[in-house]
Formats: sequence, C-alpha cells, structure tokens
Amino acid sequence: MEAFEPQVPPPPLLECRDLTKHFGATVALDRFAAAIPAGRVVGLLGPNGSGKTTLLKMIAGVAHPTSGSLRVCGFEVGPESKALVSYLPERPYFSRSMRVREMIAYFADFYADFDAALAHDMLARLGVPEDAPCSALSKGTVEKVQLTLVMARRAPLYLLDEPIGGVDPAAREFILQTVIRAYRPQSSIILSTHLVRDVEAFLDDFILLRYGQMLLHAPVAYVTQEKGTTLDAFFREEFRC
Ligand SMILES: Nc1ncnc2c1ncn2[C@@H]1O[C@H](COP(=O)(O)OP(=O)(O)OP(=O)(O)O)[C@@H](O)[C@H]1O
Repeated sequence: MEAFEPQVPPPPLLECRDLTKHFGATVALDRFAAAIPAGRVVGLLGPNGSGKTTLLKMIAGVAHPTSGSLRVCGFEVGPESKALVSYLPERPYFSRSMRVREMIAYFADFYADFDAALAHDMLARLGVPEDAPCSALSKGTVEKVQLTLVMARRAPLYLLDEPIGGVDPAAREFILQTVIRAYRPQSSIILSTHLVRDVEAFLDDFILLRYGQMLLHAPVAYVTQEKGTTLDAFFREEFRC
C-alpha cells in the first residue's frame, strides 16, 4: 500500500498582513494585506502619495512597518528575506564615478545570485556602452543600467519602483520585453508605475492603492474580460480628478 503523503503547499513568495505605516499623522499605508504567489508580474498602481513606494520599501526591508507583518518566502524581514529580494529604488543609488562595467563587477562581487553574463547581454541589447562612466550617461540610460543590474540577479522577488519613468516611449516596450521578461517563471515581480498603458500587456495582476488603502487586487483579465476595457482606461476612470 502506498503511503499517503499530504502535500504542503509552499508559502507564498510574499505575504503581507495588516501592514501599516504612519509618518506622524500621515497614514502612508493602512492595513495592507496580500499574498503573491510565484510566477506573477504585478503592477502596483495608484495616484501620487497613495503608498506605493512605502510598501515597496517595507518589503525590501529599508523602511519598517508601524504595525502588521510581512514575510518573503516565509521569512520575516531580515537578512534571509533581503537576500531573496532584488529591489530597484525610485531614486538612482549607484556611484556616478564608476563605469558601467565596474558596476557589473561590483554587483557580481556583492550578490551571490548575480548573473554577470546575463547583465552584459541585456546591456548589449539595450545599446548601453559599458566603458562609459555613469556620470556621462543620460537619465534614461542610467535607468536601463539600474534595471539591468536588478534584473540580472536570480532572485525570487523583484521590486521595481517606477522602472521606466525616464526612458523614452519608443524604448519602453523594448526594455520591458528585454529586461522584465528575463525573469524566471518561479520568480515574481512587483512594479510600481504611472505608465499603465505601457506596462499593462506585461502584467498578470494589479493592485490599486488610494490614500494608503488597497482598493483592488485582481488579475488584469478581470478588467479586460469582465469589464471589457483596458487597465489604463479603468485606472483613469477610477482616479478621475
Ligand atoms: N519619509 C517620509 N516622511 C513623511 N511622510 C512620508 C515619507 N515618505 C512618504 N511619506 C508620505 O506617505 C504617503 C505615501 O507616500 P509614497 O511615497 O509611498 O507614495 P507613492 O504612491 O509612492 O507616491 P508617488 O506616486 O508620488 O511616488 C504620502 O502622503 C507621503 O507624503
């Protein structure tokens, strides 16, 4: 007789429970709760000041919740969870005095999961000169480099805060195809953006935030199939000023 072994499902890649962040009297995030499984590209959408950056910072472990909890692959925020998260912050963070090639070497040294060959390949596809000092690069090219460095890590969870805001519209789709789709199917990506029209074809799910509260967490198909509209049109209608 075969022994019956109950299958214990793996923990979600990300689980947030009642996650709350106050800055003085400002409630930046209010009891945010969500579970994100592996293999999803999730758009984090909402007007200015709705809490997107605050949420990503707490998941990355660079800001601390006022209350509530979160786990990445079952780990509370700490060294284990940070090693599993590849985070692109909203502001440029790398040394402007280094050359692109040196940045790649630096990341390869620092992160055990960094795939330098993949980074070189992505930069070549994106037309970024590796010998250029970062200080000589345009804002859009700096974004391409940062996004490449973050996506060339083999991490389970990628957090991208406004990844393509400074890139020209013609290049956005190419970048999303080249860089975002380079991730592995067992990973997930959460990306915050105002460029809903540009990213919606790449998203599986979306989360809508307003005034720090989650309005909706749903598959994009909920909007395109059940509502018969685009995510961009849905977003504009929802947040009409
Ligand atoms: N360090 C801080 N000190 C005080 N208030 C803050 C701080 N960081 C964020 N806030 C406030 O928290 C709220 C959420 O800000 P957050 O940056 O998370 O929003 P966002 O959705 O990312 O905005 P945007 O789309 O403009 O980038 C805002 O009211 C903001 O002013």
